[in-house]
Amino acid sequence: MTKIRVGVLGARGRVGSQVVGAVEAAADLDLVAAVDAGDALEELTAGKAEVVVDFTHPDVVMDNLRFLTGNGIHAVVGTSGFDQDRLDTVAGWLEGRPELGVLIAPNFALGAVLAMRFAQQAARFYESAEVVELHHNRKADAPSGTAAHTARLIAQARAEAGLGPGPDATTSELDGARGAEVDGVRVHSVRLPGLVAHEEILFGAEGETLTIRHDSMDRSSFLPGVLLAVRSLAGRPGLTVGLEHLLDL
Ligand SMILES: NC(=O)C1=CN([C@@H]2O[C@H](COP(=O)(O)OP(=O)(O)OC[C@H]3O[C@@H](n4cnc5c(N)ncnc54)[C@H](OP(=O)(O)O)[C@@H]3O)[C@@H](O)[C@H]2O)C=CC1
Ligand SMILES: O=C(O)C1=N[C@H](C(=O)O)C[C@H](O)C1
Repeated sequence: MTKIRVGVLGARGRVGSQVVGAVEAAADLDLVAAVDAGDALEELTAGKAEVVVDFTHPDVVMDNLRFLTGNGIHAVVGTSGFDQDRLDTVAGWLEGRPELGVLIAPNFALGAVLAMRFAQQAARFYESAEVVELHHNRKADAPSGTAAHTARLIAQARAEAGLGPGPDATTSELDGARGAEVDGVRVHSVRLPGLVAHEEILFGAEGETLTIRHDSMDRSSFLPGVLLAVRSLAGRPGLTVGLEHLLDL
């Protein structure tokens, strides 16, 4: 059996270290480089990595992707911090590289992907929607990439349904009390030790609410999605945003 040669960026991190273990345990994958802060990216080319998994930091992920696409290496990206500008930049780096694939997923946990899809479906039926994300207190960014992506999906579905802003009589508020706005959808971030990664999407209409909640209780929840992406990417050129495209949802 020819094994896929895999590199990991952020290899000593909370998620990256688990990805290293999962790749080592997979019979069809060969871990050829485990790179963390201070290590040279050239370890990936020296190890002839075909696919690299990136769980690093929003401040460094674009440099990593420039290096990977420039060296013809497929990338599976879990790192947060992607807005449309960044996605457009990555798409630009892939131009003229028809063989190369990059998958960027706001969340690799199956339930999180389903929650986003359900939220997208529910959005047009409710006057109001807000997102609450809850994470461990070591998380670098707020709101989470998943919450920002969820809010954008909700905003898009609301716009397509011709819905304006939800009713809200607030005229006086402490700064931040109503959360941040992503494409007009309120997003609230909670940070507590003991949490891993959690999201609630709340919808309201006259006389009822709907709450969609997902909980990652352990970072092992991300691994099946990451491995699926690693195995799929060679046959999937171009930029793919979201694991749902590999799940036939
Ligand atoms: N899409 C998804 O499903 C998920 C996404 N994430 C995202 O993944 C990212 C990482 O999360 P997490 O593992 O918790 O974070 P950690 O801080 O635990 O891990 C990141 C690791 O990357 C290292 N690092 C920093 N800069 C570089 C660099 N230039 N090259 C290589 N390694 C580097 C860090 O080193 P040092 O600490 O020394 O700086 C650290 O070891 C975050 O953006 C997070 O939001 C997390 C979980 C799931
Ligand atoms: O930092 C984390 O932990 C997570 N980050 C991702 C995000 O920002 O959405 C995915 C998941 O929520 C865990």
